Amino acid sequence: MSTPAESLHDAFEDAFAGLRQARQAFTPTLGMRETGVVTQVATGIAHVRGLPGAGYDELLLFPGDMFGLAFNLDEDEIGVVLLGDHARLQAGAEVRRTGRVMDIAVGDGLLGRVIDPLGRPLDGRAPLAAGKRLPIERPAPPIMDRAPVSVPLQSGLKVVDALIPIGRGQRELIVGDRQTGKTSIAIDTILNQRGENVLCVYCAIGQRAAAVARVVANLREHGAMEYTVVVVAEGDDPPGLVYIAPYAATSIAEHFMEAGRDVLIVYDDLTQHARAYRELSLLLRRPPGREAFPGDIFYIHSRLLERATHLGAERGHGSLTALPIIETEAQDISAYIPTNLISITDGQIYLSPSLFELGVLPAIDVGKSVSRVGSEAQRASYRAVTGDLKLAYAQFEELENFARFGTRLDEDTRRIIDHGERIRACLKQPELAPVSVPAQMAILLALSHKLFDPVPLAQMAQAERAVHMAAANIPASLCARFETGDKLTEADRDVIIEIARQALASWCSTEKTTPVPGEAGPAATAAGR
Ligand SMILES: Nc1ncnc2c1ncn2[C@@H]1O[C@H](COP(=O)(O)OP(=O)(O)OP(=O)(O)O)[C@@H](O)[C@H]1O
Repeated sequence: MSTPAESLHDAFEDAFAGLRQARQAFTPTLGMRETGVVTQVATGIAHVRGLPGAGYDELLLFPGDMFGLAFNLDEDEIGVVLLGDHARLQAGAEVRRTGRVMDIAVGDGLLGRVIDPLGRPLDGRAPLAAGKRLPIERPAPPIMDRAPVSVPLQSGLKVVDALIPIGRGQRELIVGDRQTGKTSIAIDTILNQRGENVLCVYCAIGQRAAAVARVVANLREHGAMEYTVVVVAEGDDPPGLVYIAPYAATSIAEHFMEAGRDVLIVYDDLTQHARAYRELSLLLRRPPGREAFPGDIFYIHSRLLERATHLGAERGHGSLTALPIIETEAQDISAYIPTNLISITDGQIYLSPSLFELGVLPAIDVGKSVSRVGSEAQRASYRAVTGDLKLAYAQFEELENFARFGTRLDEDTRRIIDHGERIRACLKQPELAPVSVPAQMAILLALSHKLFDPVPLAQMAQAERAVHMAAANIPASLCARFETGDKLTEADRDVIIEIARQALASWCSTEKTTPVPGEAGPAATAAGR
């Protein structure tokens, strides 16, 4: 039995052994922590002194886990864009360098989620699991890694797919005054990607919370959230968050593209983005240029949209199609931001307020819209039909104005106008109701064969509906050929035209025929005009 003195000695020995071990294992590492101090705070920005080593775009950490981006690197001061509420910050607060740039979580876990540009959930669900992260600012893929745009991206909108087709990897601008249906076109395109193996990212930039909630509800209701990520920076968020939102959303989309997937991204809208950047630049005392925008406003949008592309086979064949939205004022597409964006993108879909007022929805002005690369990717079956249609519609638009003055028109002109009016009526489409390729083909072929011409204008909606429904009778083998992009043979066209002819039988024959069951036939209404 040991004495108390011996027990004490043993206890000391044990304790010292532990200490000795810890001392041997200890390898001191010196970490540098550069700290500075906030000298001034304003809406969305702060000025910081004492961080001479900070780099451009470096993430700085403020008290309360608020981050900021080093933006203006002056000799003795840094202008910082705050990514949180400036009201929580005061002059004198400590700022730390992080040595890293802003990044965002990416991956399949984001599908179905609504997040802010910092990756924080806004849908009340669990925080995102830790995983792969990508910087929000990344260089665009080099030219040699890119492949031509060759695969169509169906929007489900007849007027777009037929006359302004979009290809996977294209950047197509949606431009128009406020409340002309810009968002609806983008949302319809997302809804149409269901079952098409295209993932979608919807980036709401500076929108009202109610508008974003409506979009998310529509996506959810139509089962589109399962393949969509929604990134939101609302109008009352700090301008810094609004500014980084499209870059963060693009990194999320790029991750999918680099994994070989086809991705569609919608920026709704870049006018708000430009305004947020102008606000930050003016507060940071950067020299203002045209319309008070800073000199690099073109660059901030071009470096964003250059990231959309179709990657070549060595890079996995993924694609990123961008639909940026721009709001114009009083239809002025020659304003600074719209012209910039028009020159950066590969075409534009122009929405006309006058068509919207006339109830021609979607209110797309075909004459002012163009798709510079998408027509290369358009399916052969469409191409065979839409050439005539474009021409007929352009002739109609030209002659329409004469007809308005009540000019007496010769028979040929009257026929062109009548046909054009029916094309316009057929291209109308309610929102949230994308039309499948076979139904589009049936309607377009019926149009180009002038099967709708005997239909009174007032009954065009029913007639179009009848052909739409009848498209279900197109044989499956023929529908499969639409997908493969094969050219339609004469026999194929005859099959479809016959189906459309039967659907329109009650209108195509004389006034005496019976109407389509459940619908007002020609006998019910006299001349539609
Ligand atoms: N094809 C359509 N059929 C019927 N209604 C439509 C159609 N397209 C848009 N609308 C309606 O027009 C209104 C404006 O649409 P939307 O919000 O898409 O326009 P916007 O130009 O994006 O508006 P904002 O300028 O507010 O962003 C909405 O009430 C929408 O329901």
